[in-house]
Amino acid sequence: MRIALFGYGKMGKMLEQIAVSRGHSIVAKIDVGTKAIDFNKIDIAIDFSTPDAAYGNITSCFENSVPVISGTTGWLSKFDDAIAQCAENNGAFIYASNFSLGVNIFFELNKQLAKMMAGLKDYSIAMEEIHHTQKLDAPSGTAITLAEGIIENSEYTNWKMENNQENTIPITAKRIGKTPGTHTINYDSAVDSIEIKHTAHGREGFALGAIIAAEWLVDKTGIFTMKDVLNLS
Ligand SMILES: NC(=O)C1=CN([C@@H]2O[C@H](COP(=O)(O)OP(=O)(O)OC[C@H]3O[C@@H](n4cnc5c(N)ncnc54)[C@H](O)[C@@H]3O)[C@@H](O)[C@H]2O)C=CC1
Ligand SMILES: O=C(O)C1=N[C@H](C(=O)O)C[C@H](O)C1
Repeated sequence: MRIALFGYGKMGKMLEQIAVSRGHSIVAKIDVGTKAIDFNKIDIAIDFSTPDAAYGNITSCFENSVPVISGTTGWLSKFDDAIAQCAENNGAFIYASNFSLGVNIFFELNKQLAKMMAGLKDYSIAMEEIHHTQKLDAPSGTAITLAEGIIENSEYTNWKMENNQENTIPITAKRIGKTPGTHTINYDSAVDSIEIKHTAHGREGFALGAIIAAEWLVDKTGIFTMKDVLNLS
């Protein structure tokens, strides 16, 4: 595949390594200051840029009939609009707050646990995410997806940073050193606690998942998720 990277930062560089190791070519590295983009030579675009840049990057690809893998977090207020533009242009799109296989399994585990804990009033829930100090958004996109998974499967109706409101999942975001991404969900009672945790050891898993998603999407039309790519039930 001829891949264009939108955003050539920490993830852009990791995506390049993994893509080349799987026989793909990087035909464009688009970052701040890029003047012109030749969309004709691009088979698929992968956007890991910034919350402010993602929407414009993604929709410019739809307008030029280029399929998009979107990993950038923190731009979801414009997500529905991007989806509508994809459909209007008969495009192809996958967004995931986290592309790693491990986290996508963790998403399903989280939903199952939420179902089992639903209605057990003795337990109170708390979520914590830890990332590196350069991260621009909080809470992480992954934490938001985890919270949505709990809300779909329990009496919780909302999430909020640092709060004690009823039926609301409290999320704590910590920024520590170079931490690639750690997410913990804890159910605590007076007698015990149950905790599930995913720890990324680096960025390879995110990048590999995004390249696998690109290989899967490149010849398709429509809007998909990592559940489709990984065939997770
Ligand atoms: N979905 C997932 O699996 C993962 C998502 N992420 C998300 O990906 C995004 C990028 O993460 P990192 O690479 O760690 O950040 P980074 O800060 O290292 O890289 C972002 C790059 O985007 C560039 N950029 C700024 N404006 C741009 C524009 N208009 N067009 C193209 N590029 C532009 C910046 O100059 C920078 O080089 C973040 O939103 C992060 O949360 C990160 C890891 C995994
Ligand atoms: O910014 C990061 O680094 C990460 N961002 C994603 C998120 O916001 O969930 C995914 C991963 O945790 C790394």
